[in-house]
Amino acid sequence: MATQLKNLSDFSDTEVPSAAPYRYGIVTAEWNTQITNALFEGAYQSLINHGALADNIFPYAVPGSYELISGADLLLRNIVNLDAVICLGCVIQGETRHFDFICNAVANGLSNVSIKHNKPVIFGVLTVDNLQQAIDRSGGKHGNKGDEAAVTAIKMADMAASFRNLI
Ligand SMILES: Nc1c(NC[C@H](O)[C@H](O)[C@H](O)CO)[nH]c(=O)[nH]c1=O
Ligand SMILES: CC(=O)[C@@H](O)COP(=O)(O)O
Repeated sequence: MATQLKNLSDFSDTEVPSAAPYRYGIVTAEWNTQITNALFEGAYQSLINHGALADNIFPYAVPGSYELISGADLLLRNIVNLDAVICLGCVIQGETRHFDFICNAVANGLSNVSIKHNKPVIFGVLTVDNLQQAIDRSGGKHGNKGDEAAVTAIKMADMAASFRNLI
């Protein structure tokens, strides 16, 4: 469903588990910091609102969205017992094909990190044509993708825990 047809911060049609039992990394890119700060605030507050403990949230910043890949890997290698890593960025189309290479690399790279560590790595990266589209999706008329990323992290952490409880 296209974002234009849904609100990224509306979870009234789904049940969100408690965030309290889990530990979360948040990696935020510093490119387009006006946008990524809003994404971070949305993600952080959404975790807290769903019961996460502040001491269980580990935020880090990286230079750009491409560095989200190594940033997520560093967190999973160095912070014990993380249940999910939320990766936040904003890639805006410029004059060249650099946008395509960054977006594809980040999407593929983060999925590889998730598989490598067997942990949920959440793709909270805006890939937009212009600044207005980014504003609309970081607390504007289409909600906040940071909220969506946080809820996704909670759900995936809870799903992983349900399988651990089967053992
Ligand atoms: N143009 C954008 C970038 N570019 C920078 C890259 O992410 C990376 O930091 C650089 O290529 C060095 O490795 N990053 C964004 O997050 N958003 C952009 O719009
Ligand atoms: C996604 C980018 O790296 C892009 O914003 C850089 O802009 P340009 O393609 O004009 O160099």
